[in-house]
Amino acid sequence: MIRIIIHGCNGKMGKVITKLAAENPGFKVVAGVDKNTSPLDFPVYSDLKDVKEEADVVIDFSYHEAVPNLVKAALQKKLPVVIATTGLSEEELKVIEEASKEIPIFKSANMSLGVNILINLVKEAAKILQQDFDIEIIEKHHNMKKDAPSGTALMIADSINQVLNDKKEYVYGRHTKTEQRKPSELGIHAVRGGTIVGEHQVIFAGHDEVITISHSAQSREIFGYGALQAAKFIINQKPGLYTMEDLVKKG
Ligand SMILES: NC(=O)C1=CN([C@@H]2O[C@H](COP(=O)(O)OP(=O)(O)OC[C@H]3O[C@@H](n4cnc5c(N)ncnc54)[C@H](O)[C@@H]3O)[C@@H](O)[C@H]2O)C=CC1
Ligand SMILES: O=C(O)C1=N[C@H](C(=O)O)C[C@H](O)C1
Repeated sequence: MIRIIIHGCNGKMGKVITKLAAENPGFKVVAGVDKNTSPLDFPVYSDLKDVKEEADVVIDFSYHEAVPNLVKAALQKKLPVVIATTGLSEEELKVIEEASKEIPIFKSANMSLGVNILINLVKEAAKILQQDFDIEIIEKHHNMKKDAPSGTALMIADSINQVLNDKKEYVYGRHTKTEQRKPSELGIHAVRGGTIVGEHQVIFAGHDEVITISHSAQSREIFGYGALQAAKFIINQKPGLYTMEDLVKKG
């Protein structure tokens, strides 16, 4: 049985992980960490360093500013970590990279299998359509989301740039622009409203034709399920920084 500490246990995703783990005998939540220490069915702490329970892995769905402290405490405890939190700054990403030299860390801005398949399709399309088609990404999320654009939108943009040798320059919205779109641009647009779980559209717009590749999350459970699979994967890895691609490759 895999013993889990949930970082961000009182949040929307923390509660999804709690429910999925309770339904699956292969997992047990032994403790939680959150700045909101409202009681749950397991002990809740305000800092990972204070957790007394033995665990195999930490799953993090919290807030970007909380991640460096989490990673430093995981390093002290030699605990593998699954990081799902988005909106991480360059500095916060560096802390993760450094720590991954000593502990295994799995990081993905989207834990669903579907988005990772979308990324493969988008890479293929970008290679074929790069000459004549403009690429734009539109993401839509619920009105509680704090970061914009979504981590997934940025991950999709980075994967496009990976196959196009960093040719694309990201343009976030166009409301202040008074000039024509350059072919080198990759537009990224964020919509926020209601309870939208998470939608990502990648538009390839050419002359008189548009190809759209899209993913629509219909529940938060798809992210929770992926995070549990990532936890199962990461506990058996050597120190390093792992992504969904590594998990999918492993089968
Ligand atoms: N990679 C993925 O597949 C997914 C990633 N996310 C990301 O996960 C994060 C959390 O999402 P939600 O659960 O929807 O948010 P939420 O706001 O419902 O929950 C966040 C929790 O983290 C806690 N928290 C905030 N600051 C903290 C700190 N300094 N120390 C400890 N706990 C702290 C909050 O009290 C809250 O309980 C966001 O960054 C979101 O974008 C969300 C869904 C899927
Ligand atoms: O905050 C969310 O809800 C989500 N965040 C992730 C992101 O920023 O890409 C993933 C998912 O779309 C839900």
